[in-house]
Amino acid sequence: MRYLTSGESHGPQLTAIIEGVPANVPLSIEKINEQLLRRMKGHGRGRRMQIEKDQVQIAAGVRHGKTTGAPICLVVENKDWAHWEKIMSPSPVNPDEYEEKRRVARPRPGHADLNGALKYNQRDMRNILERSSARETAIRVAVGAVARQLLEQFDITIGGHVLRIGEVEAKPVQVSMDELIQITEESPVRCLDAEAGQRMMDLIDKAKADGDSLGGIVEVIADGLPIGLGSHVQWDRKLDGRLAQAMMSIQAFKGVEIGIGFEAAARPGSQVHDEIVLDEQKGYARSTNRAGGLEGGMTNGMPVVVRGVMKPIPTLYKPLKSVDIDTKETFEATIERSDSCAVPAASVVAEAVVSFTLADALCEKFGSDSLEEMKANYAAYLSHIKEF
Ligand SMILES: Cc1cc2nc3c(=O)[nH]c(=O)nc-3n(C[C@H](O)[C@H](O)[C@H](O)COP(=O)(O)O)c2cc1C
Ligand SMILES: C=C(O[C@@H]1CC(C(=O)O)=C[C@@H](OP(=O)(O)O)[C@H]1O)C(=O)O
Repeated sequence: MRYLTSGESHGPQLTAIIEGVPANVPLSIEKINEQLLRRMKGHGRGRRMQIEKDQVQIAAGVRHGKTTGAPICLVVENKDWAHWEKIMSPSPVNPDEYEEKRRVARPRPGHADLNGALKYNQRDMRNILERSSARETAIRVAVGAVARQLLEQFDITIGGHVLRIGEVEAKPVQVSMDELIQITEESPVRCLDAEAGQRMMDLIDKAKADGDSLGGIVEVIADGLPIGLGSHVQWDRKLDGRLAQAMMSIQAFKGVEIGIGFEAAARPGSQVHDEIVLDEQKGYARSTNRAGGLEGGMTNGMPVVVRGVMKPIPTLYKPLKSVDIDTKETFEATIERSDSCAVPAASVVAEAVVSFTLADALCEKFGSDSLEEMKANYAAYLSHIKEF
């Protein structure tokens, strides 16, 4: 499977085309919209989230509630477009009315503004920020929701939660996948530890009052995966690498860990590797899951556990120094609106990109022309593993 997205933050819409989704997968628009709604929630978001009401339209590839095997086209409209029609118009505008007044000439430290302006030769940095904006994650969550519905057919579930915001870290909590999903839905910061969750909210409020922003750490867990998705044989087929790339492609994500991740550097091998056991029900299994479900670039049948680090939001009310590209003078940035912390929303985006990457690996392994073909291949593979 592959997908592309297009669309600007304040343009009319975001669009995605997904290719390679098997035919005959039941696809519910409501389930896609549920995921879109999850992404819009979360303590710390700015005023834009009160304007948007993300809902998907399916423009191709689905008929009577099922995929046809054709490319799927998804659309999410930007409600804010109504306020930006002139500024974002694809047709030429009168330079006296627009150019000097509305040009963005002041790059924000931490955003794509300056690098993109230089690279694409754009003296109006709006042409960069519109596309670098994480508004694009709305359509990626829609794409992930399609992938998730394919994974559901194989009883694979995905959940995510927030482990850290700024200096506040959640205590480790042992819960089932169902509990994880339920508890995180009820928490405004998608945190399993209620006490830490409250402190996270207080910290976000303080950062907002100070004109500052916060980052954090999110964790995504995928349960129910068979052994052998991905491959050890070529660098670009290793599933751990593909998951890391997917996570790092989320705006503001700066690091990824799988399983115990960086902690592995501090431990001896005997406290890192997961012993192999033969379970009557499950077959080959592991007594621990420090590898986070991946060895040799392949799933090992244990839950896949991926964490990502999000840096604090770059657009700050508390100004950082930058240089005006017209006057060449130093200025301190002032802004109109921004999120103070988007880590809870980003955990939903992380679930989406992990869902897509895993669904892609599932299609590769089991053939992806139709769901029936995939299911037959999957069942045959499970018997092979049982007998092995
Ligand atoms: C869900 C989400 C919401 C975001 N909201 C904002 C925001 O309101 N203001 C902002 O400056 N950056 C925001 N960002 C981060 C920027 O989009 C990101 O830092 C920027 O595109 C530069 O890319 P980089 O941080 O990956 O280098 C958000 C990121 C995510 C994932
Ligand atoms: C619109 C979304 O996030 C936006 C991501 C973003 C950025 O710079 O990444 C900047 C803000 O946009 P605006 O300047 O219009 O308020 C966020 O609101 C969204 O998540 O749907």
